[in-house]
Amino acid sequence: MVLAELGGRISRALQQMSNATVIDEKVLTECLNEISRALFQADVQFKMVQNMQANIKKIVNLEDLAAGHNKRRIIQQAVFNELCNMLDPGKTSYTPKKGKPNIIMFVGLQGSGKTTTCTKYAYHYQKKGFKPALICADTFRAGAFDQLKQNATKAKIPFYGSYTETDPVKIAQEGLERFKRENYDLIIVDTSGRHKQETALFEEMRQVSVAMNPDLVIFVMDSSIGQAAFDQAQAFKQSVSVGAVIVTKMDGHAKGGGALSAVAATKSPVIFIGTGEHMDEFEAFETKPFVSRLLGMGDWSGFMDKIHEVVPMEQQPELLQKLTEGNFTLRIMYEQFQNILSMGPLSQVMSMIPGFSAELMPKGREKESQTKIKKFMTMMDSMTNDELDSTNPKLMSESSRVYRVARGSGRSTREVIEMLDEFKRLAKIWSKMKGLKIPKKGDMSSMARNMNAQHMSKVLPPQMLKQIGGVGGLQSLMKQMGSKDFSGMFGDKQ
Ligand SMILES: Nc1nc2c(ncn2[C@@H]2O[C@H](COP(=O)(O)OP(=O)(O)OP(=O)(O)O)[C@@H](O)[C@H]2O)c(=O)[nH]1
Repeated sequence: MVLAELGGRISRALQQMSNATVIDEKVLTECLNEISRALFQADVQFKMVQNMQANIKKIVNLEDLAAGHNKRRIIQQAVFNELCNMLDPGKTSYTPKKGKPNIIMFVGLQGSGKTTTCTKYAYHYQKKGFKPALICADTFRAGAFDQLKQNATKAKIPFYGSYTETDPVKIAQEGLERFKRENYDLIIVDTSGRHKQETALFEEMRQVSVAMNPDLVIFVMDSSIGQAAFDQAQAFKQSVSVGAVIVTKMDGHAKGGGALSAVAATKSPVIFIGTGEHMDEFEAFETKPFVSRLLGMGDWSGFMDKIHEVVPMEQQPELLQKLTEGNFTLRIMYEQFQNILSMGPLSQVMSMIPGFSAELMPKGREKESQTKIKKFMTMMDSMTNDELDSTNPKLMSESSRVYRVARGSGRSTREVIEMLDEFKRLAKIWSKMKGLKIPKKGDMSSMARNMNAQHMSKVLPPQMLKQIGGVGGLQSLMKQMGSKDFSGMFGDKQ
């Protein structure tokens, strides 16, 4: 089961519970059983699921809840918190610091995506101003050095390795000395991938670790390994001191529950997830936004970050100004489509918008969605400036205009109407953002912080709002989550 399906099943179970007239023990048990089944099928370890169920039951003591309490909200919050707890080992990972050589060692099973991830990690920090360098200490797999070399060259990152030397410890030491001498501040060592049973290779990994004395050992895990995740992660943890986990191939048909098990086995946080083969298909992992997205609740701060990442700096204030004035025009939609196309994986972006779970835009259908967006843009290319900039929703309902745009773009009038319907739908969503304070540059999550319960209640899908207990429920949910606003719920990056 892919993660989006897991999220969808949990949300549906909560929804079903919300539809019941009275929430009694039986309704709660049914809801929790369905959530547990979904987690099992997503390969979360049996014991963890059991613990989660017991914890929720402990928190949600129906008898103790007086009639006035909003049980739905309390249960939903308990599920949200428990999912976060499963992913949160209670400690943070080492993060590279400027002004000193940071030594990072990657370990993981063969084929887990370790070599690819080393480069992604280096590339990520290179964009943040670090000077990364890669060492290939994988002397086990023929071709490993070539692969690293190829990836590193593409990302313009220096590398070190050998075709002839067979001792990985020696290579690691030589590479380390050289890159320290040359003042690189992020030195990353890729080790051989291994099978779980190979004690000799585990010993080799331990020796590399002793020689390198890394600041951080990252365990790389393929998200599709399922129930085996816990044991595998533990085997690595026993040989070297794993301090963080990166879960790869989250884009495939992964039973992402393995990630939860790996956190439990290594007692280390997931720091990034790999979402594709390309260099930039790599996301920093944060628990609360992840769980929010999993449950189709969106991740506003992540979405705003994405906007800041892809919308040209000079256009940002203008775009946000227009949006917060509630003046959504076809030109803004056109520009947004342009931005979305350059944002990278659509499903990733869409899942950050409240109400659009990743389920709505499955990975396999991205091409289709992109084609549609491009088709819409071609139609808009046949519009006049007046039409694009109009804030009068009635203007484009004139049939002569629809006909002209259809003829100009070589599309049918039905398709033009479909595009205009999409515009109306988006205009309606964005009109609800009217009056929001605009974030300053560098204060990415302030937009989310400025969202009060009133704003959010307009943006959330009605059934979810009902589930939470209306605006009042939303307000107290925010308060209970230790935040005066919504950003606490969706993860505050500051
Ligand atoms: N779809 C997808 N593929 C990935 C991702 N990360 C890695 N891969 C692919 O997974 C395959 C294995 O990746 P490698 O980086 O060679 O794996 P490795 O763990 O270094 O392998 P060994 O050197 O044998 O230990 C390659 O084809 C990668 O392109 C990801 O996040 N998503």
